[in-house]
Amino acid sequence: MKIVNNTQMKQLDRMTIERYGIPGVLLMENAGIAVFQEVVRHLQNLIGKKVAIVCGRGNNGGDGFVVARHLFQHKVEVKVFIAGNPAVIGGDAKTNFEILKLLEAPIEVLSPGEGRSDLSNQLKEYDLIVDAIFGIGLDRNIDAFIQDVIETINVSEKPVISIDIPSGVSAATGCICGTAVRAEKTVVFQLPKLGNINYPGSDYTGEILIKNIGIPQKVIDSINSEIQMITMDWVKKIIPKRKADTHKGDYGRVYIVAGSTGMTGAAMLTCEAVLRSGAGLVKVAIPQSLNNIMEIRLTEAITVPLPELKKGVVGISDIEKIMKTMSQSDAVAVGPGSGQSRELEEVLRNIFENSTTPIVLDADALNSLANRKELLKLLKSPAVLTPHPMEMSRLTQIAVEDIQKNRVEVAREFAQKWNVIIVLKGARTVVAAPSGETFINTTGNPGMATAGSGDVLTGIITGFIAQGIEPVQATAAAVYIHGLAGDKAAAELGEYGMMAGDIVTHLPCALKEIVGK
Ligand SMILES: NC(=O)C1=CN([C@@H]2O[C@H](COP(=O)(O)OP(=O)(O)OC[C@H]3O[C@@H](n4cnc5c(N)ncnc54)[C@H](O)[C@@H]3O)[C@@H](O)[C@H]2O)[C@H](O)CC1
Ligand SMILES: [K+]
Repeated sequence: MKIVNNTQMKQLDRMTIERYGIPGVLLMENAGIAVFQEVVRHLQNLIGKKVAIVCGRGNNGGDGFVVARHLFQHKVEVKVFIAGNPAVIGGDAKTNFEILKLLEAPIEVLSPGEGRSDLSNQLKEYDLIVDAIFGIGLDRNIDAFIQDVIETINVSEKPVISIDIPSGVSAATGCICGTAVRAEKTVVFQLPKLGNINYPGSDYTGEILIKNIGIPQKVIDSINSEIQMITMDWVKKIIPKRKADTHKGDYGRVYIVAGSTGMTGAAMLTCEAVLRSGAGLVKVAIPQSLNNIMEIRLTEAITVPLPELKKGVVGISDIEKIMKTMSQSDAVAVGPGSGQSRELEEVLRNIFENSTTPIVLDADALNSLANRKELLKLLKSPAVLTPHPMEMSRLTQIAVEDIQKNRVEVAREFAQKWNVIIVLKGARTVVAAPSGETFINTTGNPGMATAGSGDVLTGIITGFIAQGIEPVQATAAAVYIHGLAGDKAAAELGEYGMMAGDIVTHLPCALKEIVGK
């Protein structure tokens, strides 16, 4: 599903109205009804319930007026609070404002100087607040008065449904313009905005409910947006169906160079995730002194003990053996728990120069590349790099906080410059391809910020590529399913108690939900 910015959304709006003759007031009606239906679903029943609708001066406020009218018609106790001067309300919003006044619906104008105590006292009586102050038209920092109104909404601790985007979040970037409403749910019209998805705006958005408001598909198809939100429907199309007459070789052979003294767990998690993702076979190159440990810990994986540079670290001395096994594999992963060393850099150089097998680089492989990015230019195969923000900072020399403010652009720029697939992990993981194609993930939860979670993701990506899925699509699908498995683990165990191994154990049911068996 395409992700758009506010300019593209306004372009969609304009094209719909001007080229297809669908009046804006009808789009507003559809938008308001979509929110009304979500309010009803949230309240479960309307009898005796009270809803406050805080409206701004633009069309977002206009949507709020439509919601108020439908609630009013359904005999719900509703009150519209207008945050600003009603005299400047115009267009479709004014049309709906006039109707509300004719219906004599309760309306109160909030003006500067209005003590917080009054609005906050009133909000105590309500069951739900609808946030219709700003939508995609927010284009500057919010003034103190409206900031005060928003803070009053937030401290009321009442559930909030935001219209299109939480007021205060920039639709174009996800940055906060002074302050922002913390929504439980956001009813997003037609397509997700970057501000709904990007950090920190995504922290304010709550559950994203995307509703069709009647913009023709031809109009949506005409928007040139390289950025898309990964959806379950999209992933369902990516995961290959299994045929009856097959054997494990048909589902891909994976080779992993991973593990070192004290970090055999990373190698184990990656191996298990490879197999749980449906791949047929996995071999793990492990320093020979650790081989017995891995043999005990892993049942289904084959271990390949390698001579070691020093105790517990894979050495370059057996690069031929590594390369030979690599050439017989459908996908390889290097880095989980490998430990950083010059030897690893040389292993990577050999692989990049000679291997055409798609490769996933994680953790210490990334750290080894941090000061030798030029090695990436030697690559002869598709490569997926899976940095978290700190690893991305080492790779780009950009400060973490600057990366976090501009996650999508930082990932896109690196992917295109170095011709690799980048997975920038974090609150909304971004997948950027060398082609410019970019995906943003909306599954996952803070419980996944636990040791080994990245090793599991590396295993899923490698496992999907080994099964013949195109590397960019395999990566985006893996990120989605990794988050879905994490959500299932959190649902069962809670975000505090879950560990990376629980993501692996919940992978099968996540996959089953996608492929149906
Ligand atoms: N196709 C669609 O997406 C539809 C969207 N609808 C709704 O319309 C809003 C966008 O409405 P718009 O009038 O462009 O702006 P907003 O209501 O978001 O903002 C109000 C108004 O406020 C001014 N403004 C901007 N920043 C500030 C600020 N910091 N302080 C004060 N005032 C500010 C600016 O001039 C805006 O005009 C969209 O989100 C949907 O909710 C349609 O209803 C249906 C079709
Ligand atoms: K809003």
